[in-house]
Amino acid sequence: MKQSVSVKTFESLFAELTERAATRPEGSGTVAALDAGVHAQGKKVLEEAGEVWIAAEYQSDEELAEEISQLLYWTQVLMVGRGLKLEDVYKHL
Ligand SMILES: N=c1c2ncn([C@@H]3O[C@H](COP(=O)(O)OP(=O)(O)OP(=O)(O)O)[C@@H](O)[C@H]3O)c2ncn1[C@@H]1O[C@H](COP(=O)(O)O)[C@@H](O)[C@H]1O
Repeated sequence: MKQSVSVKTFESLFAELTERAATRPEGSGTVAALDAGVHAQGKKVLEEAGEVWIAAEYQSDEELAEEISQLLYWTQVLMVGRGLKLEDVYKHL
């Protein structure tokens, strides 16, 4: 039987985080991250960027991909916290 597998993308994750911010479900790490504020979010972006760098120099492709996914997540948290939309960024690409 054919199974439909839902693949998360940059766009779908952003939509999910935007929805978390609006509905504030109990137990959401994203809600906690948003409530922690821009200073804490910025530190996570920097931390994850550093981990991407280290992984690129010394770790496996799989580990690097995981670190990149975390950098993308924290970048999106920062964006949602500041109220930026994907289009605000895409217009600079
Ligand atoms: N993609 C992510 C994601 N990537 C990273 N992270 C968080 O980012 C942090 C990075 O983990 P690290 O391994 O670097 O650090 P750690 O030592 O494990 O944890 P810390 O001490 O740094 O907090 C962890 O706290 C993760 O929970 C994420 N948290 C959530 N998501 C997705 O976001 C969506 C909403 O999640 P909730 O808001 O939790 O429902 C879901 O689809 C999740 O899968």
